[in-house]
Formats: sequence, C-alpha cells, structure tokens
Amino acid sequence: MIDDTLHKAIDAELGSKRCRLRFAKQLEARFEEDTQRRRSHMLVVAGMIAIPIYFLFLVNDYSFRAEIFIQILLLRLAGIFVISLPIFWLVYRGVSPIMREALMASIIVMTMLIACLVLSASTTPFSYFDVFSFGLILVAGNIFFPLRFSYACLSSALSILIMLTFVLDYEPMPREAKDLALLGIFTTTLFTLVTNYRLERSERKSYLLVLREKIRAGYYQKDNQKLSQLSMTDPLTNIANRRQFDSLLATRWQEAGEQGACLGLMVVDIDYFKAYNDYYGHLKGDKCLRKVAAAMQANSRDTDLVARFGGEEFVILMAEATAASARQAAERIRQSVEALQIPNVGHSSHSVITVSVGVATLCPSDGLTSADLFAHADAAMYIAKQQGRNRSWVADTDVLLSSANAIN
Ligand SMILES: Nc1nc2c(ncn2[C@@H]2O[C@H](COP(=O)(O)OP(=O)(O)OP(=O)(O)O)[C@@H](O)[C@H]2O)c(=O)[nH]1
Repeated sequence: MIDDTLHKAIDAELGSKRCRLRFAKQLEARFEEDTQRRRSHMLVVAGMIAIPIYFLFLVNDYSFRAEIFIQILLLRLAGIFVISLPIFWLVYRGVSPIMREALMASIIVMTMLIACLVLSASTTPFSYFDVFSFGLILVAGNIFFPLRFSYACLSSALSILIMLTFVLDYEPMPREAKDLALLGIFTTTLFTLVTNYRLERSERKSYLLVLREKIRAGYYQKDNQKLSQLSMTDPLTNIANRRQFDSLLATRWQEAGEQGACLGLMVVDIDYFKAYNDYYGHLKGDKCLRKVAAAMQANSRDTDLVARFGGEEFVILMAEATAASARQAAERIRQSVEALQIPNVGHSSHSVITVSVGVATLCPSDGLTSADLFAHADAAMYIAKQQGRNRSWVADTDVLLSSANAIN
C-alpha cells in the first residue's frame, strides 16, 4: 500500500463512527504486522504472571478439600505444564493472529473447565464458595491479557456455558447462593467485556494516530531532502552550485587539515563564450553550458566536486590532490571539452568551444586558507587566458608558501 492510500485509510478509520473494531483489510494487515511481536510478548508475559497467582488457589483447595488435594494439584499442574506453557511458547515464537488469540482464549476456557472439575469432585461443605471466584477467570481473559474483543466474547460465552453446566447441577450449593454467584459472574462478564472493548478501541486509535504522524514525518523528511537537494544544485546544468561548493570547500579544507592532506582546485572558464552566445543565441548558449558541465562531470573522479561557480565559469574541487595529479586532471578536463567539438563560428570560422583551466594545490597544514587556494587557481586561470586560452595553467604556490612560512 503506498503511503498516500494508507494515509487516506487512516483518516477514514479515525473519522468513522462505526462500533466495529477491525480496520479495513489492508490497514488491519499493517496493524497486525506492526503490533504482533509486541502483542505476543505482552500476552506471554501476562500469562506467566497469572501462573503464580493461579497457584494461590491451591491454598483454598487444601483448606476445603484436603482429601483430594493431590489429584487437584496434578490437574492444575497438567493445565499449566501440558496446555498453558506450550501455548505460551507457541505464541512467543509467533503464530498467525487468529491462532494466537484462539490459543490464548482456549487457556481461559480450560481454566474454567478445571475450576468446574475441581468443584464437582468435592462435596465438602463450603466447597461451592469457589463459584464466587469464577468471575476472576473472566477478569484475566478480558482485562488482564486482554484478548481481542471477539475472542474475549467467545471465551466468556464458552466459559459461562461450562460453568452453568456444572454449577446448576451441583447439589451441595444452595439455590440462593447459585443465584447470587451467577448474577455476580454475569455482571463481571459484562463489565469486563465493556472494558475489553474500550481497551482495544483505544489501542487501535492510538496506533492510527502514531502511524499518521509517522507518515507525515516521512513526507516532511522527503520534502526537506528535496529542498536541500534543490538548494545545492544548479538548475541549468544540474551539477552542484556555488553554495554546495562553498560548503564542501570549507568541510574538505578542515578535513584535509586534520589528516595532513592537500586539496586541489580547478577554475574553468569557457573561452569566447560571449561570441557563442551572440552568434547562436542564449538558448543554444544554455545547451552548450549543459554539455560542457556534463563532460567535466564525466571526466572527474567520484570524489571530486564539479560545480557551476557562475555564468560560464566552473570549479572542480579535488580531494587528496598532489601538484602532479591536479595538473593531469586539469589537462583531462580541458581535452574533454575540446573533444565535444561544439562549433563556435561566432569567434572564428574553424573554432570550437574550449576552456581555460587554472589549477592550484595547497595543504591547510602550510598555514594557508581555502581563500588562498581559490585565489591561486583563479589567477592561474587568468594566466591561461592571457597565454592564448584552451590551455591549463598550474599556479605557482611556492611564493605563497615562502611568504606564509615567513609569517609563521
Ligand atoms: N547562455 C548563457 N550564457 C551565459 C550564462 N551566464 C553567462 N553567460 C554569458 O557568458 C558570456 C561571458 O562572456 P565574457 O565574460 O565576456 O567571456 P568570454 O566571451 O567567454 O571571453 P573569455 O572568457 O575572455 O574567453 C556572456 O555573454 C554571458 O551573457 C548563462 O547562464 N547562459
């Protein structure tokens, strides 16, 4: 399900006035997927807590029916070890939602059956007092676990049926006591089922609200990513813009300083571009800029940043550069643009689009700044222009280094 459809389904469920608890099919599947692990875990933990509480009733068994205490103990132990614990293990390992709820509901029904068997096996006076505590079994299933509402209804109905079968025929229990006990159990069932319904409803509503917020947060994150991508990209050439270059230059300069590495920078300017624009028009000029940018991008390393600095001027920032590698890279860039063979008849009849490249390498550890790197590459580019264009020129940084050393 795509997020938009999911978003609509959530809004529909939240706005719905129906009493039905289950969501529409796809949303229900998502709900189960997101909550099943936590729910299985919670059910098993609740079950494990219920076991020692259940064993407290042995005290009652011992005082009311000591003569059959061992048999009762064995019956209760069988209920725990043969039925309940294997069910907890299955649920913990993960079964389908239907199976999970049905298995947990069967523990409630089984507990009621054992309670009734214990009752019917004993005819001692006051043994029937047990019946007044039967409602606790439904409290466990409907509130303590709590089972999903439909399974809570089913297990409550079955438990009451079993109880009625045993209690109505149980001779030692006076009629008045039966009436009172049954009334108590019926009302307990109603109270616990209403509570169970409200618990499940609020759990589902909370889930929807959280899911909706998560989806919204996802949208905002995507929007932010898109915006930040846009703010860092040159819209004409689709390569990095000056903002991205400035930001990366500062970061890389700092990193190079920490690692004792050097950075290389190329300033690339298209030759006689005014003539191209004047002759072919601005739209063709734009197309030419895109082709030149793509060629430079294709001929740079993945770790280098190719950016449009402005107009027909580009920069290429090279990580871990040496003077020799920067010189080689500058020549590769120059040749790649010339190889495009874009005619520039506006300049002269046999001319093609070329670039002049100024390149400099500096290490932050020499006590210089990134502005020095740019100034030197830019100055070298102007020398390349003066020397006749369509060439690369490596800046002489020795003078700068010796003056920096003198200052230091
Ligand atoms: N089509 C187009 N042209 C641009 C853009 N930005 C700058 N220009 C043009 O680029 C040209 C730059 O011309 P100049 O600075 O004189 O440089 P040049 O003609 O390339 O000469 P040299 O650099 O000295 O070789 C101008 O005509 C600008 O209008 C742009 O986004 N699109």
